[in-house]
Amino acid sequence: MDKTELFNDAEGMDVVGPTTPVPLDLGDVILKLHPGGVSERPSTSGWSETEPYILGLGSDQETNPRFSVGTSGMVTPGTAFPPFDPRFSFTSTLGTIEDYNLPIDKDRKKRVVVLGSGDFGLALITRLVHANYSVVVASRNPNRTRERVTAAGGIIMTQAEALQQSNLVILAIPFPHVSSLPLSALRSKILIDVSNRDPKTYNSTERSQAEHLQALVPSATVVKAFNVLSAYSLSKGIRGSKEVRKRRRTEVPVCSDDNLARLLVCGIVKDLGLEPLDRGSLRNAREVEGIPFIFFREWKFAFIVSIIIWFIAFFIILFEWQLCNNLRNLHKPNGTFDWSSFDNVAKSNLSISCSSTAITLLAICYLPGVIAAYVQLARGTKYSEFPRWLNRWLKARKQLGLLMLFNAFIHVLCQLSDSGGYGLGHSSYNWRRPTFIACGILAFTMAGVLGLASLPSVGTSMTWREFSFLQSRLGWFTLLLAAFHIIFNVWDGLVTPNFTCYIPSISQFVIVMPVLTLVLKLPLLLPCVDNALTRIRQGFERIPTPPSV
Ligand SMILES: NC(=O)C1=CN([C@@H]2O[C@H](COP(=O)(O)OP(=O)(O)OC[C@H]3O[C@@H](n4cnc5c(N)ncnc54)[C@H](OP(=O)(O)O)[C@@H]3O)[C@@H](O)[C@H]2O)C=CC1
Ligand SMILES: [Fe+3]
Repeated sequence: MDKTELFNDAEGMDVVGPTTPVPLDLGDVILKLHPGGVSERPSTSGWSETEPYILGLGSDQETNPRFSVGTSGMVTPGTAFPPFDPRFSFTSTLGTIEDYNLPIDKDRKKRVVVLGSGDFGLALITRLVHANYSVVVASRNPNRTRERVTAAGGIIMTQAEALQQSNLVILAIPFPHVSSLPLSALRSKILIDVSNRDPKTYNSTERSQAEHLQALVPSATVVKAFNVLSAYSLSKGIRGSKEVRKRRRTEVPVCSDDNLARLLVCGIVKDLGLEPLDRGSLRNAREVEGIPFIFFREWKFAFIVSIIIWFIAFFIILFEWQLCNNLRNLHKPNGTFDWSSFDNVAKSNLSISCSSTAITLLAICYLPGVIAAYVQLARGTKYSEFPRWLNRWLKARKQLGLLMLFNAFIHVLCQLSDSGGYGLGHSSYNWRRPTFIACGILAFTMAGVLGLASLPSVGTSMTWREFSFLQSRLGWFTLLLAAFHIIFNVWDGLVTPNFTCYIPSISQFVIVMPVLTLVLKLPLLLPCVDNALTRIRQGFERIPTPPSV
């Protein structure tokens, strides 16, 4: 049967969106979907793209065709593809992976060449071998690095010998040395350029190194990938359980002017346990080569959130403790501005601003997980994508947590530096004082343990159960203790609100997020709700996705 007919007869298909591009495999047939068809599709989320879609068809297509959407489509992973619409037509068959002659070893391992045996080359070899690839390493001097390459699982050869072994070559050498390579041996190959630029001369409007490489070897197909990783993260990332690795997936932008080569490399990225991000044409390598220079990229969101919270808390405290009474006094006859109320701004205001930020951030770490649980319960599936804002929030939890710890640490230091800060100098007995101090100390210690567990070297040494116990159970307990730390400290202020300054007190502001998060969590603990959520997370769907044909 003609393959186009097979597609047209299909009733439904599983769609894998661009955030998880198609792991193409040997035997896959690549077809091009008519662009007109896409634009005519009723507006389901993400079907706004008018670009042609590339679909991969698994090698066992007669019994179980594997439909997947690649390129720049915006289809949500796991979304059911609607019944196949005959208006869609395939304009052409682009070819098969075999057209690129990617050789496979006797034991069915895909063979790639890594050019260069430096830090990054070795990290790539380790990771590729771990993913069951056969890796041939091209070196100027095989004897010098044979031992290290063999230990990593690669086979070392001279550049001339190695370049005959596969049509897929990863160039892991500093870019300035590319011109010294035997360029004729790179002709017609897929060249993966991993190189990074010199931060001093980087300019996003200039031609990228990948484009320069393409110009140097016009008959080759250049793909930019892997440059956003470090040798350290690449070699260390293979540790830990499957779940731990899944959680820590790093996005790897991939760009090339050749759709097929791009999809092929996306598949390799996925094989290595990383998250491919299809970035389209090779021109986009100009931006991709700039990504490693972005300062604290993953921290931006969490940092902005914590700064905003800190300043809000600081100004509320400033108004409450320093400005409010002074402003009231000024209205009275002979009223003066009492500057002595500012004596303690540097310490007390700093301490309470940091504690307010810490507890709000702790609640903010756990709130998105609760919202995500409600979204999954409402939709009855775990396969539909969360809204973008929620995804971003979920991804920022680690950074939010570490900034929480930073603020809590400053608060504790400020309080300890003042003998009366935690009432250590008080002789009068009040059961709430020792209780609130105990809650604070325990919450801070547990927050420290959570922070430690979020370090990759510690996290990957734990099993999935250990990690989820710490981050979930211990995290919630920390939030509860932190909430008690406030409640026991300012009980009177919470029970009998003091609105003398026309705004609630700082403790009333601060308690809102933890209480809201804890209250929203409670229904999720009910056995019937918990069971329903567990089933959804195990893959159960209330409205099952139409099966693949
Ligand atoms: N290190 C990292 O964390 C990252 C590196 N990259 C990129 O990966 C590439 C390799 O980086 P890295 O491994 O750190 O670099 P290294 O300096 O550690 O290694 C470079 C390797 O290139 C090979 N090479 C081939 N031709 C030459 C030549 N003419 N002069 C010098 N070396 C040559 C050498 O291997 P041999 O002697 O076997 O021929 C050498 O070991 C670079 O483009 C870099 O930008 C990208 C992301 C992160
Ligand atoms: Fe405190």
